[in-house]
Amino acid sequence: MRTLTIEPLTAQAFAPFGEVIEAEGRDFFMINNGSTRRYHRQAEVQTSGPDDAAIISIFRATALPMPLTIGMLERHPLGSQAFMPLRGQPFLIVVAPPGEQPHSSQVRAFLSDGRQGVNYGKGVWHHPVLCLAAEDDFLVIDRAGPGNNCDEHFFAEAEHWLLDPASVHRG
Ligand SMILES: NC(=O)N[C@@H](O)C(=O)O
Ligand code: NI
Repeated sequence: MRTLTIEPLTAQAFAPFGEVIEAEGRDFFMINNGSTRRYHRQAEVQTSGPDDAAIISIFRATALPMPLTIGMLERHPLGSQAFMPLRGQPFLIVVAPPGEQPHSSQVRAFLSDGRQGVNYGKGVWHHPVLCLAAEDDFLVIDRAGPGNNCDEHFFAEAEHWLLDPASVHRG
């Protein structure tokens, strides 16, 4: 089985899939009488209809056994979904470009340093949250409303990828 290359998470590399939410190296302006930096509007919450709401949740995730076989991806066709780590722990992101189905050849993996979050654009294929610590908390901002907002795609066995954190080159 092919092993996914795990790339460092950067705004540029992740651009086909959405935005990276981070303070490091980003523009800001001062607010609160100079006591606070505002790293303004790094992403937008995408919804689809007048009855939709942008909601804020906490996901408490537990680690899946690694190395992990990536046999499926999901997408949210009606809205974006953002994950911001709350404990400063690195986590993994596996994505593929939006489209009717994900193409195995286009699956990519990224490693957040734990201070970076991601916002998956509407319809972007992604694996459910993948924490590396035994347990991790994420602030999740996504869309609630009528209709089905979660499509799953299961790859044929020959199209499976192996996700192995040990394969990350620690520079
Ligand atoms: N199902 C759910 O809310 N979680 C997934 O969308 C996910 O990306 O983790
Ligand atoms: Ni999701």
